[in-house]
Amino acid sequence: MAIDLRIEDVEKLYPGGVRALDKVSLTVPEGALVCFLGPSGCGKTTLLRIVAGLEQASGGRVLHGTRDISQLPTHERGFGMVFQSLALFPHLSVGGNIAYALRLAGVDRGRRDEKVAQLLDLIQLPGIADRPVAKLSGGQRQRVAIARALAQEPRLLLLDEPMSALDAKLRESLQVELRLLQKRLKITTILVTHDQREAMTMADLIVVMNKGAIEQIDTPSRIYAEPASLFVADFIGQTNLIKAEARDGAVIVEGAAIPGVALPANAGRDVTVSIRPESLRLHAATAAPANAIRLNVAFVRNVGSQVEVHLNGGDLHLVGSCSPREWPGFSEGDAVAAELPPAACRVFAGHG
Ligand SMILES: Nc1ncnc2c1ncn2[C@@H]1O[C@H](COP(=O)(O)OP(=O)(O)OP(=O)(O)O)[C@@H](O)[C@H]1O
Repeated sequence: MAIDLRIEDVEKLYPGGVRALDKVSLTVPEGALVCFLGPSGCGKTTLLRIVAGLEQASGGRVLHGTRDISQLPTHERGFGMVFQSLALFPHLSVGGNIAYALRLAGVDRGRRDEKVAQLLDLIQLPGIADRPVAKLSGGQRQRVAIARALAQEPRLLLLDEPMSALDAKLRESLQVELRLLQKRLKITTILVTHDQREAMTMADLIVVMNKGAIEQIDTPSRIYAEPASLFVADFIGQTNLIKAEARDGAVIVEGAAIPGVALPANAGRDVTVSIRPESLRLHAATAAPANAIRLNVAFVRNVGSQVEVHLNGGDLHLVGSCSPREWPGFSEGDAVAAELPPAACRVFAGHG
């Protein structure tokens, strides 16, 4: 039977009445990488600390396989952790840091050097066992921290913003490396991040959190294409949010009727349409289809790999994007029509 991690109705009330988690439930399937993603203060670190046993939940339970581990001390859980606050020992060498974890894991002294070398190979930093930790770059230090966590052959790897201190380029390459390593080792992993790009790059499943509750649990592609709430649509990637009206099964946006759009069950008259920039289709105003909004081109930004166009019309501001090859070549000030393909529109109740 698979040894999944199950979080059931977990609550956390901090002294002073802060409700950091409100009956949160989710499953981390064995071998998967699951990201807790959300804005600052949404409760993701608290949830990770409860899984690690560093924080006691106020209610609910955590199961590993069939075992209730809610009351189990941290060191008996057998989980590896890479937290920003759990830095490497600065007075030890790289090898010393990893060997320390091997000693805790009960590996014989005679086998530790060989194991250190294997772990350094794994993180693609061979031959640096004798180097002082102080002489490593930020990225190397994070990889060594990961090797140290893996030294204990953890049943679950818990990563709290492990790459947040690194510059953008290094962070991106380490994300890919870490994901490939995790897949190769099939090690069940939870990663906490507020960086949606990082979550999209690395996760099998993303748990989007907001104000102590889960908004959506899904694969990265479904979270992007089928956001379950206005919050998710806005938080993940770039989107246009357009105030609209639902009337007779159609959605009316700025006087243009968009038929055939799926309406949510709870939709009243006021709705909000979410459409991604790349889904807008631009036409010359003279060739506007019925389901299009008339706007003017305010600004065109060509960044080489992509053209981004900003469109204004009254109170409405929309952003469109396409590849340079598909760009129709409008200029600032041109009157255009932005077509909203029904299948690309997500509609949510209310005006947000
Ligand atoms: N020890 C504590 N005592 C009281 N309140 C706390 C404590 N730790 C966290 N909180 C509060 O609980 C809520 C959730 O905090 P948490 O650190 O889990 O959020 P987060 O999503 O990880 O945020 P960040 O991305 O900023 O780390 C916040 O409102 C925070 O202020």
